[in-house]
Amino acid sequence: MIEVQDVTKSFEKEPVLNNVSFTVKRGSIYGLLGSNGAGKTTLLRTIAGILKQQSGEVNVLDQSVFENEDVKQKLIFMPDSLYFLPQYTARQMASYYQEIFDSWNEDRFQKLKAVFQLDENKKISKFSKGMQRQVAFWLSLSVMPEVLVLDEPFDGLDAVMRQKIRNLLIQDVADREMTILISSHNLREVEDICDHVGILHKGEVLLERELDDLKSDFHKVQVAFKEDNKEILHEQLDILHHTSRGSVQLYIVRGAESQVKETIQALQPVVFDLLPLTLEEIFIYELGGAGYAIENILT
Ligand SMILES: Nc1ncnc2c1ncn2[C@@H]1O[C@H](COP(=O)(O)OP(=O)(O)OP(=O)(O)O)[C@@H](O)[C@H]1O
Repeated sequence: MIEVQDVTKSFEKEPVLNNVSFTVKRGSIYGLLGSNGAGKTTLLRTIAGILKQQSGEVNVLDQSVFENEDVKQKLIFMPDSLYFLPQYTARQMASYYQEIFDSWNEDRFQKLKAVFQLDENKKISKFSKGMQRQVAFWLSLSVMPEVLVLDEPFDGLDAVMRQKIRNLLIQDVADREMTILISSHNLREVEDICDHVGILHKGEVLLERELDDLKSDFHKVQVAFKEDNKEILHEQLDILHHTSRGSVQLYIVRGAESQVKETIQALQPVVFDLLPLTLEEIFIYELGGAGYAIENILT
């Protein structure tokens, strides 16, 4: 489990993380979202014990993580820019990991060979970007970590491999309660795999929720009335966004589904559809509400 409490981090007096607090429970998959430069990588590197926060606490598996060898035995951090020892093959990297990590599982490494189907004796630097990402997963999962921290893990992977890796991660969470923290701009992947999400914006946690709970709180409403009810709707609903398409109005609304339905039905609409939002849409409207221009968001 990961506990971040009131963490503040600056680079040369420039604040990057500002009183960040959140918890990832054991056996949970947490998606950390955020705009470019929000501080996600800095937060992940702090959680991995690579950077030290100026104030606040970062505990992993109930211990302070910075310079803590015991925790680092059980935690794997996969950065967005991968690093392998120069000239090493996957087999040589595996032997290196075996030396470092007490929990290295050679049997797992052999079994995962069938999933990745990479030549373990080829120099990793000769592999493509996506294949290098596969090697990183191959090695990381063979360590059998208790905590896996992943920065843009799906970068460069094709759809089939993304699916295979997603299944492997879910299997480890189900079988042995591995805890995963993922930072990604790929919101569809996050939506498919995570049970909790947090949005980081300008070094602060804007929102943190269970994914199902979050999704049940946002709706896309298409509605038309005989009379103009726009003012009443704006008074009675928490409207995040509104556009008109002729006589049909499209609203993005926050609130309990039953309450939204009740409010609209009381006004006797002639057209009324209520649809869920994708995580990508929630992210856009939440950040839009925080003053972040919608067109800047998707990368
Ligand atoms: N080593 C460093 N020295 C100085 N400033 C840094 C350093 N690392 C990050 N920063 C700054 O901290 C801020 C947050 O960067 P970070 O990489 O954590 O953001 P991010 O949310 O991961 O962004 P992206 O989505 O673009 O990858 C940026 O303004 C960046 O310039």
